[in-house]
Amino acid sequence: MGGGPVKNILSIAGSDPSGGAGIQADLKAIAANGGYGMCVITALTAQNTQGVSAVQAIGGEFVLAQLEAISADVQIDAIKIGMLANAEVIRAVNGWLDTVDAPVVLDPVMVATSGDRLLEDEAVLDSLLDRASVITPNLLELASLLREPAAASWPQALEQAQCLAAKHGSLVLAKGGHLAGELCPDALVSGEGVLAEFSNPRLDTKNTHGTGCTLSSALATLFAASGDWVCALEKAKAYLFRAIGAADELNVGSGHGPVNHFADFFSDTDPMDSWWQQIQGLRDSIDNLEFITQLADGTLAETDFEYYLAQDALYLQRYAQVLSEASALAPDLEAQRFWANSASEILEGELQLHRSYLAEGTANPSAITLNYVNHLAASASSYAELIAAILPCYWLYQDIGKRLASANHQAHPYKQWLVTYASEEFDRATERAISMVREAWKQADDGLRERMRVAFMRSSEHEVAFFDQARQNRVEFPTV
Ligand SMILES: Nc1ncnc2c1ncn2[C@@H]1O[C@H](COP(=O)(O)OP(=O)(O)OP(=O)(O)O)[C@@H](O)[C@H]1O
Ligand SMILES: Cc1ncc(COP(=O)(O)O)c(N)n1
Repeated sequence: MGGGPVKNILSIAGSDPSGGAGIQADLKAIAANGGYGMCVITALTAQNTQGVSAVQAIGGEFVLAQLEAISADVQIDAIKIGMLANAEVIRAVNGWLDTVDAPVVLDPVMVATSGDRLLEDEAVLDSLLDRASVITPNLLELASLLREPAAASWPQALEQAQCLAAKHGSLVLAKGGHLAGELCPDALVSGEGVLAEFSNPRLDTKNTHGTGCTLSSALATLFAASGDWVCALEKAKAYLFRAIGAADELNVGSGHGPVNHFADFFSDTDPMDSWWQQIQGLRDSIDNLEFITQLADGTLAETDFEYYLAQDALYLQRYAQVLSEASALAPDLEAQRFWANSASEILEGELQLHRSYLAEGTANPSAITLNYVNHLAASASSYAELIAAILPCYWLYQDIGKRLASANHQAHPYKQWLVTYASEEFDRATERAISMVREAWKQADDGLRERMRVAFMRSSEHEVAFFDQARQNRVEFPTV
């Protein structure tokens, strides 16, 4: 995984016999992220995907006996705390924490997704908050810890998180999963403000039992390996997204089923489908850009179209060079040939089309164009990362091309442009580019897979800005 020795991660939490939340989820999430999982059980619950029918807390003395058995013998690299059931258990955990030195991720579990209580008295958690490195409350738990009404918006949640972080000298992971909206934002917040924010699209599934447990365990594990909370959160959130994305592949119970903790190892989900889902929000933004809606209905000002085309011509020239670099780095002859052909087709085909609309050599690259090509260049440290960065330019154009083509007609002012990206030839090239990236992903280790995903996401973000640039401040540079 991270390359270093396997880290020992301790979960102090309740048991969920249905395996989706509590220590069962924690142990799976720890293992899936490369850690060695241990657990001290604080309570037994009788629960399934529909709800909790009974809770039996473990006595404080026995909780302490379990904790001491571990710390007397095993190096603990990080601790995740979940359900604590009552004040007696909290006292036992708190006293023991004074004897160990390890980062603590505290998930202040109070009420299950099903609405059932998992902590007798919320106030008793206060004594533990100062000891946490990161507290990971959902919106209701955040409000409850502050004795305030629940945040109704994301900015309000961030404000509350900052307040809690300042009060306890810890970090707070604010989680927006309970807000309405297409995105699920999470932010790592200190007493000074937001350190980092990561969002993903809200996945359409009812199988989200144990997401909080899973995220906090993955976070503790990835922090133990990297020593960096922001980096650990980015990876933990991406891991959880894949696990939720593959949750419907499992068939566990009829209520809120568990997430698929080992999706990375056993899932049928195509990683390319998952990437495509992750840029759903960006794809929607492109569709809604005025530049695109006007391009479709033919009302786009010629000056805007020409500005875009001139920038695209500059971009494509550099893009063709990047494709040639991919060809040079390719692991086999087929891939080498594909990327070299693609470079040549751009120089012969697409750039030709641009020249038919444009006066020769008039434009300077804009800041937006330069940012995008610099990102491509910066992704050239490996073949896999480079082709992941290359892919959105194919895939997004193929996708938009289809919708624009249906708006095309004989008298459309941009007829020829609309035809290009909806051709069968372009479809075939896009499919091959996707399958090349998929192949490279299969060969890659976890770290490289994550860098590929990030390179793909960044290029997709650059695509949105690129389409929008005729409408923005046109900052240009005289030389490339
Ligand atoms: N439908 C979804 N699609 C994508 N991500 C989701 C979805 N539901 C929850 N998440 C993510 O799961 C994590 C846990 O979020 P949530 O705010 O639900 O916390 P929680 O209430 O503590 O979890 P739990 O449901 O286990 O109690 C967050 O990162 C959130 O963004
Ligand atoms: C033992 C235990 N710990 C935590 C949760 C919270 O998880 P969720 O909110 O997803 O039900 C749970 N249901 N059971």
